[in-house]
Amino acid sequence: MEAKSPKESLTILTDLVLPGETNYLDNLFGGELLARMDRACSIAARRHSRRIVVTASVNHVAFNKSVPVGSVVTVEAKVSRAFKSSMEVYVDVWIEDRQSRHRTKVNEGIYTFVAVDETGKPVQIAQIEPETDLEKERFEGALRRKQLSLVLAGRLTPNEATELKALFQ
Ligand SMILES: CC(=O)SCCNC(=O)CCNC(=O)[C@H](O)C(C)(C)COP(=O)(O)OP(=O)(O)OC[C@H]1O[C@@H](n2cnc3c(N)ncnc32)[C@H](O)[C@@H]1OP(=O)(O)O
Repeated sequence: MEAKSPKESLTILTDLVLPGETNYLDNLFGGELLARMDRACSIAARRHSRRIVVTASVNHVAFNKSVPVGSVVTVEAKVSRAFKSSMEVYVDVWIEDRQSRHRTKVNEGIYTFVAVDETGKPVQIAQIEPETDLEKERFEGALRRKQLSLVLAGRLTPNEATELKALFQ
């Protein structure tokens, strides 16, 4: 299977924050943002693999800045690395200033998706060839994050997590 670049999976969702999607402080509710991120990542994973994909884990989410009601929120997702059937998808979240359209990054997340067949069985996918410096940095760290996610899920023993162990040696 021919390798693909991360940009082939790029998925951009832009939407408003409406009053029904906010918390008591009139900022975007965390769960609503997670759903938007999951949707964008799922489309990116599907674009990369051209398969049915399912969310296997949410490895990291950082709510760095609140997102006020009325904001225009842009969620950008790209596959950062592919393994056998699983993919790491990186998602960056931005809001834009109404006057200047200057963008501020408010959040980022890292999701794992698995490509499956019609019966839900994992299937092999194409590899990723990163191009930009940021894509290369995310690609390099992805195996370490996969191992951490598998250890936390009880699917890998800490002893088997070679990339994680290497951090402390
Ligand atoms: C509760 C929900 O509904 S969540 C919302 C939607 N998500 C779902 O419905 C997914 C439900 N889960 C599943 O269908 C299965 O557990 C799957 C498809 C994710 C994994 O299926 P399994 O039969 O366990 O397959 P297997 O052990 O071969 O894992 C498949 C791949 O997923 C990876 N994987 C599984 N769990 C994790 C995890 N927690 N973190 C990172 N990678 C994971 C494996 O490392 C493997 O990767 P590789 O093929 O690239 O090496």
